[in-house]
Amino acid sequence: MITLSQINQRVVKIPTLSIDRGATAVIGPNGSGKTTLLEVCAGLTTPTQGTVLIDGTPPREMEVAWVSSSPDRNILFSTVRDEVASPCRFAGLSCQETESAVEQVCDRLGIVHLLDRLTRTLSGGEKGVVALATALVKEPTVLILDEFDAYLDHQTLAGITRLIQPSSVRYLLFCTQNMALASAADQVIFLKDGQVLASGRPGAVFNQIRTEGFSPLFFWMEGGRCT
Ligand SMILES: Nc1ncnc2c1ncn2[C@@H]1O[C@H](COP(=O)(O)OP(=O)(O)OP(=O)(O)O)[C@@H](O)[C@H]1O
Repeated sequence: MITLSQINQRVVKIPTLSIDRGATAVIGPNGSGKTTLLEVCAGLTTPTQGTVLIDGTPPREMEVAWVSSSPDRNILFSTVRDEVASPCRFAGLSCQETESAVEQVCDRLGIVHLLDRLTRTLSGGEKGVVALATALVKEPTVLILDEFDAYLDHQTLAGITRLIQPSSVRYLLFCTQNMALASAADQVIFLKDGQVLASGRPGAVFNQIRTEGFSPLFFWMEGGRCT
C-alpha cells in the first residue's frame, strides 16, 4: 500500500491517503494538484511537509518509473533502441541483458518495428509508446503516467493498459481527463483545490462527485456533442 500522511506541497494538502496495489486514476480540474500528487508519490518532489511510503519504503529507494505528458520531454537519445536501452545501461547491465530486455519490452508493446528509427522522426503517439517501453524495460515496482493518454488513440491505449497489467508493476498511478479510462482503474482519487474530495472504487467515486461534471457518462455525452 502507498500511504501519504500530512502532505503539504504547493496546492496539495492531504492529511491521510491510502493507495492500494493495482491501477489508480487521479482526476480533477486543471490546477487541482494531480501532477503534484504524482510527483510526491514518485519522489520527484520532496513535500515541504509530510511523508510518503510505498510498502513501507520511501519512493526514492524504490524502482519508480515516470512517463510525462509531453512526448518530447521523455526522449533523450537519437535512436529508439538507445532510448529504450538507456535505463539498463545507466544501471550497468551487460550488453546481452540489455539487448534481451529491450527486445522483450518492445515485443510486448508492439514496437519492434520502431527499434532502428530515429526518435525525432516518430509521431507524438509513437514517442509516447517508446517512453512507456523505456519506463518498463527495467521492470519498475511503480509506474506513473502523467496524462500519458493525451497523444494516444483509444485502440493503442486499450492495448497498452492491458499489456502493463501482467508486468512487475505493483502500482500504476496515472492522471487523466479521460473519464472512461479512469473508470477502468481499480481506484479513483478525485482532487479539487489540492484536496482529496473522494477516493475509492470508480463507481462509488463517480457517484459521490456526480455534481462536479466528472463522470464517464458526462464524458461520452459532452465529448460526443463537442467533437
Ligand atoms: N514547479 C512549480 N512551482 C510552483 N507552482 C507550481 C509548480 N508546478 C505546478 N505549480 C502550481 O501548482 C498547482 C497544481 O499544479 P498541478 O500541475 O499539480 O495541477 P494539475 O491538476 O496536474 O493541473 P493540469 O490538469 O492543468 O495539468 C497549480 O496552481 C500550478 O500552477
